Amino acid sequence: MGQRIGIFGGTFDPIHVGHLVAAVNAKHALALDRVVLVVANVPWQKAGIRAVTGAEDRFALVEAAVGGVPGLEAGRQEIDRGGESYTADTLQEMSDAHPDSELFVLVGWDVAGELATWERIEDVKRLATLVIVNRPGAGRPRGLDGDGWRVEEVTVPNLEISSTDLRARAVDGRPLDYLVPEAAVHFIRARGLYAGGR
Ligand SMILES: Nc1ncnc2c1ncn2[C@@H]1O[C@H](COP(=O)(O)OP(=O)(O)OP(=O)(O)O)[C@@H](O)[C@H]1O
Ligand SMILES: O=C(O)c1ccc[n+]([C@@H]2O[C@H](COP(=O)([O-])O)[C@@H](O)[C@H]2O)c1
Repeated sequence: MGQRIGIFGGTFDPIHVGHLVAAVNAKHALALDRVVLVVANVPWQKAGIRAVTGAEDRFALVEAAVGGVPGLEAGRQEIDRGGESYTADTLQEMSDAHPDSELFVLVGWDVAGELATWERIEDVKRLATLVIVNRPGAGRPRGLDGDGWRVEEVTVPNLEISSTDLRARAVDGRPLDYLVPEAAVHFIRARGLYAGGR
Protein backbone atom coordinates (compact mmCIF):
# COMPACT_ATOMS: atom_id res chain seq x y z
CA MET A 1 0.00 0.00 0.00
CA GLY A 2 1.27 3.47 -0.79
CA GLN A 3 2.38 5.93 1.81
CA ARG A 4 0.55 8.95 3.16
CA ILE A 5 3.05 11.75 2.57
CA GLY A 6 2.83 15.28 3.96
CA ILE A 7 4.46 18.07 1.97
CA PHE A 8 5.17 21.08 4.18
CA GLY A 9 6.73 23.75 2.02
CA GLY A 10 8.32 26.90 3.30
CA THR A 11 10.99 29.49 2.88
CA PHE A 12 12.30 28.43 6.31
CA ASP A 13 14.42 31.59 6.66
CA PRO A 14 15.12 30.31 9.28
CA ILE A 15 13.19 27.19 10.32
CA HIS A 16 11.77 27.40 13.86
CA VAL A 17 9.90 25.22 16.32
CA GLY A 18 6.55 26.59 15.10
CA HIS A 19 7.19 24.74 11.82
CA LEU A 20 8.36 21.56 13.52
CA VAL A 21 5.55 21.39 16.07
CA ALA A 22 3.00 21.88 13.27
CA ALA A 23 4.68 19.15 11.18
CA VAL A 24 4.81 16.47 13.88
CA ASN A 25 1.27 17.17 15.06
CA ALA A 26 -0.17 17.02 11.55
CA LYS A 27 1.77 13.80 11.00
CA HIS A 28 0.32 12.30 14.14
CA ALA A 29 -3.27 13.53 13.66
CA LEU A 30 -3.52 12.26 10.08
CA ALA A 31 -1.39 9.13 10.50
CA LEU A 32 1.05 10.30 7.82
CA ASP A 33 4.04 8.07 7.17
CA ARG A 34 6.32 11.06 6.72
CA VAL A 35 6.34 14.80 6.36
CA VAL A 36 8.78 16.40 3.94
CA LEU A 37 9.75 19.98 4.74
CA VAL A 38 10.34 21.18 1.19
CA VAL A 39 12.64 24.19 1.07
CA ALA A 40 11.53 26.78 -1.49
CA ASN A 41 14.31 27.59 -3.95
CA VAL A 42 13.00 30.99 -5.00
CA PRO A 43 9.84 31.84 -3.03
CA TRP A 44 8.52 34.05 -5.79
CA GLN A 45 6.05 35.96 -3.63
CA LYS A 46 8.73 36.88 -1.07
CA ALA A 47 11.83 37.19 -3.21
CA GLY A 48 10.72 40.49 -4.77
CA ILE A 49 10.09 42.02 -1.36
CA ARG A 50 13.19 41.19 0.67
CA ALA A 51 16.56 39.46 0.37
CA VAL A 52 16.10 35.75 1.03
CA THR A 53 18.97 33.67 2.47
CA GLY A 54 20.58 31.26 0.00
CA ALA A 55 18.58 28.09 -0.54
CA GLU A 56 21.45 25.75 0.39
CA ASP A 57 21.91 27.47 3.75
CA ARG A 58 18.14 27.30 4.43
CA PHE A 59 18.17 23.63 3.43
CA ALA A 60 21.12 22.91 5.78
CA LEU A 61 19.17 24.57 8.60
CA VAL A 62 16.12 22.38 7.95
CA GLU A 63 18.27 19.25 7.81
CA ALA A 64 19.95 20.16 11.09
CA ALA A 65 16.60 20.99 12.68
CA VAL A 66 14.75 17.78 11.80
CA GLY A 67 17.70 15.81 13.17
CA GLY A 68 16.63 12.37 14.21
CA VAL A 69 12.88 12.99 14.53
CA PRO A 70 11.32 9.93 12.90
CA GLY A 71 9.24 10.66 9.84
CA LEU A 72 10.38 14.27 9.39
CA GLU A 73 12.75 15.06 6.56
CA ALA A 74 14.16 17.99 4.63
CA GLY A 75 13.19 18.10 0.94
CA ARG A 76 15.38 19.60 -1.78
CA GLN A 77 13.06 18.96 -4.74
CA GLU A 78 12.54 22.67 -5.39
CA ILE A 79 16.25 23.48 -5.04
CA ASP A 80 17.19 20.72 -7.46
CA ARG A 81 14.54 21.87 -9.93
CA GLY A 82 15.89 25.44 -9.74
CA GLY A 83 14.15 28.69 -10.56
CA GLU A 84 10.95 29.93 -8.94
CA SER A 85 9.17 27.42 -6.73
CA TYR A 86 5.62 26.35 -7.42
CA THR A 87 3.88 23.86 -5.16
CA ALA A 88 1.96 22.44 -8.13
CA ASP A 89 5.28 21.29 -9.67
CA THR A 90 6.47 19.78 -6.39
CA LEU A 91 3.25 17.81 -5.96
CA GLN A 92 3.38 16.59 -9.55
CA GLU A 93 6.98 15.45 -9.03
CA MET A 94 6.09 13.65 -5.78
CA SER A 95 3.05 12.07 -7.41
CA ASP A 96 5.14 10.82 -10.35
CA ALA A 97 7.83 9.47 -7.99
CA HIS A 98 5.32 7.77 -5.68
CA PRO A 99 2.24 6.95 -7.78
CA ASP A 100 0.65 4.81 -5.05
CA SER A 101 0.96 7.44 -2.37
CA GLU A 102 -1.61 9.86 -1.02
CA LEU A 103 -0.35 13.44 -0.80
CA PHE A 104 -1.20 16.07 1.80
CA VAL A 105 -0.08 19.67 1.51
CA LEU A 106 0.32 21.41 4.85
CA VAL A 107 -0.19 25.14 5.31
CA GLY A 108 -0.70 27.51 8.23
CA TRP A 109 -3.75 29.79 8.44
CA ASP A 110 -1.86 32.74 6.94
CA VAL A 111 -0.80 30.82 3.84
CA ALA A 112 -4.19 29.09 3.53
CA GLY A 113 -5.76 32.53 3.05
CA GLU A 114 -3.50 33.21 0.05
CA LEU A 115 -4.04 30.05 -1.97
CA ALA A 116 -5.92 31.85 -4.73
CA THR A 117 -2.65 33.60 -5.65
CA TRP A 118 -0.74 30.33 -6.25
CA GLU A 119 0.36 29.18 -9.67
CA ARG A 120 -1.87 26.44 -11.19
CA ILE A 121 -3.90 26.07 -8.03
CA GLU A 122 -6.30 23.63 -9.76
CA ASP A 123 -3.39 21.15 -10.01
CA VAL A 124 -2.69 21.53 -6.29
CA LYS A 125 -6.38 20.83 -5.59
CA ARG A 126 -6.34 17.75 -7.77
CA LEU A 127 -3.08 16.29 -6.47
CA ALA A 128 -3.36 16.71 -2.70
CA THR A 129 -5.53 17.04 0.35
CA LEU A 130 -5.07 20.44 1.95
CA VAL A 131 -4.11 20.32 5.62
CA ILE A 132 -4.63 23.57 7.47
CA VAL A 133 -3.02 24.25 10.84
CA ASN A 134 -3.80 27.15 13.15
CA ARG A 135 -1.29 29.93 13.51
CA PRO A 136 -1.45 32.91 15.89
CA GLY A 137 -1.71 36.28 14.20
CA ALA A 138 -3.80 34.99 11.28
CA GLY A 139 -7.51 34.24 11.04
CA ARG A 140 -8.96 30.86 10.14
CA PRO A 141 -9.56 30.98 6.38
CA ARG A 142 -13.11 30.44 5.22
CA GLY A 143 -14.71 29.33 2.00
CA LEU A 144 -12.27 26.55 1.07
CA ASP A 145 -14.78 23.76 1.71
CA GLY A 146 -17.15 24.56 -1.11
CA ASP A 147 -14.31 25.24 -3.50
CA GLY A 148 -13.34 21.75 -4.64
CA TRP A 149 -10.67 21.22 -2.00
CA ARG A 150 -10.31 18.11 0.07
CA VAL A 151 -9.56 19.73 3.42
CA GLU A 152 -8.37 18.50 6.81
CA GLU A 153 -7.93 20.85 9.73
CA VAL A 154 -5.45 20.00 12.46
CA THR A 155 -5.21 21.90 15.71
CA VAL A 156 -1.63 22.36 16.88
CA PRO A 157 -0.19 24.22 19.90
CA ASN A 158 -0.32 27.96 19.22
CA LEU A 159 3.27 29.13 18.95
CA GLU A 160 3.67 32.80 18.20
CA ILE A 161 6.97 32.45 16.36
CA SER A 162 7.87 33.72 12.90
CA SER A 163 11.01 33.72 10.83
CA THR A 164 10.60 37.49 10.46
CA ASP A 165 10.85 37.94 14.22
CA LEU A 166 13.79 35.55 14.42
CA ARG A 167 15.74 37.49 11.79
CA ALA A 168 15.11 40.69 13.76
CA ARG A 169 16.22 39.00 16.97
CA ALA A 170 19.45 37.84 15.35
CA VAL A 171 20.25 41.30 14.01
CA ASP A 172 19.67 42.80 17.50
CA GLY A 173 21.80 40.12 19.15
CA ARG A 174 18.83 38.62 21.02
CA PRO A 175 18.86 34.83 21.51
CA LEU A 176 17.33 32.36 19.08
CA ASP A 177 17.87 29.45 21.47
CA TYR A 178 14.88 27.17 22.00
CA LEU A 179 12.89 29.00 19.31
CA VAL A 180 15.18 27.36 16.75
CA PRO A 181 16.53 23.83 17.38
CA GLU A 182 20.02 23.85 18.83
CA ALA A 183 21.74 22.22 15.85
CA ALA A 184 20.29 24.88 13.56
CA VAL A 185 21.40 27.67 15.94
CA HIS A 186 24.93 26.27 15.75
CA PHE A 187 24.79 26.38 11.95
CA ILE A 188 23.53 29.98 12.02
CA ARG A 189 26.43 31.00 14.28
CA ALA A 190 29.03 29.06 12.33
CA ARG A 191 27.93 30.59 9.01
CA GLY A 192 27.29 34.07 10.45
CA LEU A 193 23.74 34.08 9.07
CA TYR A 194 21.22 36.78 10.00
CA ALA A 195 23.85 38.79 11.83
CA GLY A 196 23.09 42.06 10.06
CA GLY A 197 25.95 44.55 10.27
CA ARG A 198 27.70 42.88 13.18
N1 LIG B 1 4.26 29.42 14.28
C1 LIG B 1 3.67 28.72 13.33
N2 LIG B 1 2.61 27.90 13.57
C2 LIG B 1 2.00 27.23 12.56
N3 LIG B 1 2.38 27.28 11.26
C3 LIG B 1 3.42 28.06 10.95
C4 LIG B 1 4.13 28.81 11.96
N4 LIG B 1 5.12 29.50 11.35
C5 LIG B 1 5.04 29.20 10.04
N5 LIG B 1 4.03 28.36 9.79
C6 LIG B 1 3.65 27.81 8.48
O1 LIG B 1 4.82 27.24 7.91
C7 LIG B 1 4.83 27.41 6.49
C8 LIG B 1 6.14 28.03 6.04
O2 LIG B 1 6.25 29.28 6.66
P1 LIG B 1 7.48 30.25 6.40
O3 LIG B 1 8.72 29.47 6.10
O4 LIG B 1 7.11 31.32 5.47
O5 LIG B 1 7.70 30.83 7.90
P2 LIG B 1 7.26 32.23 8.52
O6 LIG B 1 7.59 32.17 9.97
O7 LIG B 1 5.85 32.56 8.12
O8 LIG B 1 8.27 33.21 7.76
P3 LIG B 1 8.25 34.81 7.57
O9 LIG B 1 8.04 35.44 8.94
O10 LIG B 1 9.60 35.10 6.99
O11 LIG B 1 7.11 35.11 6.62
C9 LIG B 1 3.59 28.24 6.16
O12 LIG B 1 2.55 27.35 5.76
C10 LIG B 1 3.24 28.89 7.49
O13 LIG B 1 1.86 29.17 7.61
O1 LIG C 1 2.85 27.59 -5.87
C1 LIG C 1 2.83 28.82 -5.66
O2 LIG C 1 2.58 29.66 -6.54
C2 LIG C 1 3.11 29.30 -4.25
C3 LIG C 1 2.96 30.64 -3.92
C4 LIG C 1 3.27 31.04 -2.63
C5 LIG C 1 3.70 30.12 -1.69
N1 LIG C 1 3.81 28.82 -2.07
C6 LIG C 1 4.33 27.83 -1.14
O3 LIG C 1 3.77 27.96 0.14
C7 LIG C 1 4.74 27.61 1.12
C8 LIG C 1 4.85 28.74 2.13
O4 LIG C 1 5.28 29.87 1.44
P1 LIG C 1 6.04 31.05 2.17
O5 LIG C 1 6.38 32.00 1.04
O6 LIG C 1 5.05 31.62 3.15
O7 LIG C 1 7.25 30.48 2.84
C9 LIG C 1 6.04 27.36 0.34
O8 LIG C 1 6.15 25.96 0.11
C10 LIG C 1 5.81 28.04 -0.96
O9 LIG C 1 6.52 27.45 -2.05
C11 LIG C 1 3.52 28.40 -3.31
